[in-house]
Amino acid sequence: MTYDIKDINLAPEGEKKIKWVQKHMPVLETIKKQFEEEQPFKGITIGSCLHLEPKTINLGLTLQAGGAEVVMTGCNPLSTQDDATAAGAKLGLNMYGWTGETNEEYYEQLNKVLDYEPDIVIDDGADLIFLIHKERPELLEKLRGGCEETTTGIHRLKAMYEDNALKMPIMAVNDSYMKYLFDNRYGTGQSTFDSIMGTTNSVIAGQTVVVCGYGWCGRGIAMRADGLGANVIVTEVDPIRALEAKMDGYRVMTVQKALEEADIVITATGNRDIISGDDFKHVKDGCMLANSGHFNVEINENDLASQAIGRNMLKPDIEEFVMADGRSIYLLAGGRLVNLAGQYGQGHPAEIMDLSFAMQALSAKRLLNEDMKPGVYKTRDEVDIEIAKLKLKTMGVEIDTLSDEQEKYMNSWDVGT
Ligand SMILES: NC(=O)c1ccc[n+]([C@@H]2O[C@H](COP(=O)([O-])OP(=O)(O)OC[C@H]3O[C@@H](n4cnc5c(N)ncnc54)[C@H](O)[C@@H]3O)[C@@H](O)[C@H]2O)c1
Ligand SMILES: O=c1[nH]cnc2c1ncn2[C@@H]1O[C@H](CO)[C@@H](O)[C@H]1O
Ligand SMILES: N[C@@H](CCS)C(=O)O
Repeated sequence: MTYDIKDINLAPEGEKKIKWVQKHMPVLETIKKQFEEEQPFKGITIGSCLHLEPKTINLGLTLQAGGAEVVMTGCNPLSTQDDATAAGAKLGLNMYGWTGETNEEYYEQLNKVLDYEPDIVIDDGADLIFLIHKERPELLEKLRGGCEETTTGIHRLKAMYEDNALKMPIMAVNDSYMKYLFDNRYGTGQSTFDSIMGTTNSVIAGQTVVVCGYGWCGRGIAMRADGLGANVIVTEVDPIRALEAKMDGYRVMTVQKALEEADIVITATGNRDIISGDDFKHVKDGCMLANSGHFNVEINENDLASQAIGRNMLKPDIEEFVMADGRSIYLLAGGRLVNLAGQYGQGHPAEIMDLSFAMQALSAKRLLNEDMKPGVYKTRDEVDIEIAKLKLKTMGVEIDTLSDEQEKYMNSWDVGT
């Protein structure tokens, strides 16, 4: 095993954290046991580019249990937990990256993963898959395919496919029910506030929280803001989702109007420049801006900086931008995923990543079992159902089954009033 990480001596701390999350990832643990027996990845190298923290290391250990040689790096220069990578290396995973990488270092580490000539890649945001196509196309010959973790990655890969540029099969893990219904909604909803509250030590009750984007993440963030006692405003560009937000009980308005009232703004659109240019003129004194969506482009930091007369780091993840008219605007975690990139960004709860990573593990196995052409593939509903059943079992939840008569009734068309 090889590694290029911050400090291997941090391993004991990381190992404790891995043990803790393993207790809360029962579905992945079940799959790990199955993999130990079946050895589906014997002789196979799996390279990943995912947020590197204890739950992700546990995914790496699951693939390793299935016989894979695993090599991992982070998918965000700020989200790596250095004790977790140290523990991963101690436990036999090839591990690259550290928190606080420069952009150049980030891509160096991605390239080191590719030096292992993986058979399968697991990506979050499609940086690794894009790098293969752009700079290392010779690797495509050996590659059996890739799995993509997040909405933005799927958008990029579908765009590549439309342009005839995608040269490998991709499992759209994000688009499975077990992923987006739980990870994007409950995961992002909770971890966004875990991190904002830890970072700022601010109250949420009574604050006006503006959520930009009412997709799966936005719905979760709005729901949790509401539960914490905030006044929630949603901004959208999609009329159907805007209507849904309205009927869910939130105020809906344009972003500039919303900014006039906002105490906290959270972007989760997968799009760029959600807060940019003149928008900053509408931001109230003391407002905090955070992003839980796409890279670090949803809040345009350059536009904010160009309108500021000063900037001060108040705490590691709170930067104050002082505007000419005396207002202070606070950017959290540098506008990168607030739930992962900051000091308090631990990512989603283990119980949630249990579902996402169960889907990753089973999708990687499918890439080996089937000879798939280049394209972006939906995961199978049977796999979603299997994971849901396993999860319910571990939660001690029993559900009913259809009787033969009910099954027949549901599938008939000739029974009316
Ligand atoms: N932080 C995390 O842990 C985490 C978890 C899952 C997904 N993500 C990322 O979050 C982003 C959103 O994911 P999702 O699954 O909710 O996507 P989604 O497609 O379900 O929702 C995005 C929503 O944003 C809206 N939108 C687009 N442009 C907008 C604009 N200019 N103003 C207002 N709304 C706009 C869209 O209409 C859509 O309703 C993606 O980048 C995804 O990769 C982050
Ligand atoms: O704690 C975590 N560990 C690993 N991945 C995570 C965690 N929390 C969220 N995501 C993943 O990050 C993607 C966006 O980049 C999301 O799709 C989510 O699945
Ligand atoms: N890996 C990327 C994807 C976010 S959508 C990031 O961390 O910014």
